[in-house]
Amino acid sequence: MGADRWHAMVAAWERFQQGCAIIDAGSAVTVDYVGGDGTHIGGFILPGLRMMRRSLKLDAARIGFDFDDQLNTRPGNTTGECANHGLAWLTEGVVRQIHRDAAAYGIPNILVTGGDAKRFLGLGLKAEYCPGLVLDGLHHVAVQDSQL
Ligand SMILES: Nc1ncnc2c1ncn2[C@@H]1O[C@H](COP(=O)(O)OP(=O)(O)O)[C@@H](O)[C@H]1O
Ligand SMILES: CC(C)(COP(=O)(O)O)[C@@H](O)C(=O)NCCC(=O)O
Repeated sequence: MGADRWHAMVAAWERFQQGCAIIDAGSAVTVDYVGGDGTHIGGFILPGLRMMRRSLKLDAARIGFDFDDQLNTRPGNTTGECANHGLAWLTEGVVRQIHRDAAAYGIPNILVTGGDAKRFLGLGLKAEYCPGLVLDGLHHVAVQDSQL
């Protein structure tokens, strides 16, 4: 597991000592669930927004569009709208899945970090914005180690 995911979970657990969902919306998007007993339930790794946008532009034939960082999830009527709204629509779907899982696993706290955190919040994620979550976890582990 990536050290960023681990440190973010450490920080979340230190803060709440309760079940947590941690979303790191960075170059890749990671979603991790920690149960009420502090164990890692599991998680997901997804392509990040920039990655998906680049892939649509470079890997799909004849898709030319300028990225528009909007949160519109209505069906589009031009290539640009379809691609831009599609990326927002996909993210909104991920947000719904996270809320569904949090309810199913009895997770009361959702935290979000990373460069696209505000985009997830704008698309309905009910989470606490924690920009320094990975570094907070790293700091906690370093302090613990120094006390050994
Ligand atoms: N000014 C910016 N430069 C690069 N990425 C940005 C910027 N603003 C927002 N982003 C978004 O942030 C994401 C990268 O997040 P970040 O947390 O910095 O990545 P990493 O996980 O690699 O540390 C990109 O996918 C992109 O969509
Ligand atoms: C999945 C990641 C690339 C996400 O990193 P990021 O895009 O946030 O920089 C990183 O957590 C990583 O390298 N993980 C290793 C594989 C794993 O976590 O299972």
